[in-house]
Amino acid sequence: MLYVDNLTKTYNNKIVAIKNLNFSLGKNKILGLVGPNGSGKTTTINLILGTIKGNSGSILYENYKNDSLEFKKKVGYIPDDLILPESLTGREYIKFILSIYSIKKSDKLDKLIKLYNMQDFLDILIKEYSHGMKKKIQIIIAFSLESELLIIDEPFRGLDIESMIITKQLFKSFTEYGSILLCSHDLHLVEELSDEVIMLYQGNAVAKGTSDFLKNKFKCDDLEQVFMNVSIGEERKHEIGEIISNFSHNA
Ligand SMILES: Nc1ncnc2c1ncn2[C@@H]1O[C@H](COP(=O)(O)OP(=O)(O)OP(=O)(O)O)[C@@H](O)[C@H]1O
Repeated sequence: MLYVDNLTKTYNNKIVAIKNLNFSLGKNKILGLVGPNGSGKTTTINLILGTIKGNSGSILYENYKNDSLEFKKKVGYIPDDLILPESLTGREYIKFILSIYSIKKSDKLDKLIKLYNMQDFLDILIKEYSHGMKKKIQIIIAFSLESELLIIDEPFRGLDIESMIITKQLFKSFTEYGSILLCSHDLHLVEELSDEVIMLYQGNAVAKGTSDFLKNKFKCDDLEQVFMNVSIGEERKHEIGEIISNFSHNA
């Protein structure tokens, strides 16, 4: 179980990126973390991973603090930006990461390579990979490790349709023993995959609960409408409506 308690982060420029954030994520669950640009999602992920320090609050996985080795073994991360060592082949990079975690041979790895049809691309340099291939390598590595919780930022960006379908199935299968914090702007996928959702707006958790609870609460048909309700003011909604309804090629 991941516990995030009363987390606050103010950057040096005085921007309060996260205010008193509380949530927990239990085993076998997927929690969706969504919000507009600049709402604090990346800051939350970095705080959980311990790559930045908060002003207050605590983060625990089971009883482990996020600066402990146990935490780092149990909590994995797939970032959105794909900064990989371009001068290595896919195989060399996989081997390097697994060696950091002292994993010599992994049956899961072989299965994942086949699943994503990457066997023919492992011996070419990463600089020759497409965006989707880099994403697949990141996913293959993350699911090969012994992580119990995976924090995944925009997992589907750049993936082709087959890989998206596979990845959704993989997430569901992973939750038989682990849990996922899923950060995405794609609210349809978040609604489809998540057991619960947190919506951030200007660093505050403005909506929290299951998709059904949120749709009922805000009397909406889907999460996109809930998002429009909680993260966009009436004035902005009106402005968008005006621009769209009066939009023409001559405008
Ligand atoms: N290193 C930093 N120094 C100062 N301010 C920062 C820094 N990183 C983020 N911020 C600010 O903190 C706020 C939250 O940013 P954050 O990157 O967490 O948002 P986000 O929800 O991940 O956005 P996006 O959807 O665009 O990735 C924003 O106002 C941003 O400008």
